[in-house]
Amino acid sequence: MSVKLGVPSKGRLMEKTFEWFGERGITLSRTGSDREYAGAVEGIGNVELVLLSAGEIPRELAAGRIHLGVTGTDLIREKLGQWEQQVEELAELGFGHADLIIAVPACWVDVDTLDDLDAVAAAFRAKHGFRLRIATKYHRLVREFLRDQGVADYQLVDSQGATEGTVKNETAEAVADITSTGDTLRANHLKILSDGLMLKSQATLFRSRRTTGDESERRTVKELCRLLRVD
Ligand SMILES: Nc1ncnc2c1ncn2[C@@H]1O[C@H](COP(=O)(O)OP(=O)(O)OP(=O)(O)O)[C@@H](O)[C@H]1O
Ligand SMILES: O=P(O)(O)OC[C@H]1O[C@H](OP(=O)(O)OP(=O)(O)O)[C@H](O)[C@@H]1O
Repeated sequence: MSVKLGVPSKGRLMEKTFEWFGERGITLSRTGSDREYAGAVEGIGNVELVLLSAGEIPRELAAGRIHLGVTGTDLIREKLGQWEQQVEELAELGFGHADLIIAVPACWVDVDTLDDLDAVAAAFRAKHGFRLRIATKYHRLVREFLRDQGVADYQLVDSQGATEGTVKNETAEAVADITSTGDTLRANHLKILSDGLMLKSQATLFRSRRTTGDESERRTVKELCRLLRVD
């Protein structure tokens, strides 16, 4: 059986991942038409490229359906409970940097910290009869962070994209999302709480801990790690 390497199937993460492997003598490429999710690996035998959504790579690693995978640390921590037991972090790749943060409307001049948010949340509930809404796709990470910080009077509303727009659309009062340049937050009149940084993420190479027990696969993974200088 060949070793399966999962890589994001599109956009900046895919391109930068291809570059990172290329610099280490392993050429990854997409084959077939623009729309066909097929790929090739040169520079080592017996390794198959699997092009996947970045958000699905954590699950595929955990299930052992791919041996190695590149995705953001944010997605691993969000999608996998006790992630360290399921995957091993082999190397941070130095791109795909993004911060997971909590932001509120810039016009909330008296709200700068999580304590302020907690106070506003209690007042919000008393006034409106329902809890202040935080829009996010990072449910696990936001819950854990706010629990540790002692903020309880809120509810999460699911937002799988265009999350910063939910405040203007009046489906949430605050957002928890990733930011890199900050442009999207500014454009949507949102500000980050001064202690609202939850996680610093970047693209990372992971190895599945769910091994198949196949000796030749283990040798190939070891050889690939040696070539990539991550062993
Ligand atoms: N603006 C950004 N700058 C840098 N990294 C980002 C940015 N947006 C997302 N990322 C990172 O890229 C990774 C993939 O993000 P996301 O899940 O949004 O992917 P996507 O391109 O929408 O893929 P898909 O829809 O196929 O799951 C995440 O780890 C995230 O931290
Ligand atoms: O700080 P910035 O550089 O402005 O980047 C942040 C934006 O990038 C991501 O969105 P993406 O482009 O992946 O689209 P999405 O809203 O569909 O997730 C993220 O969800 C923010 O909206």
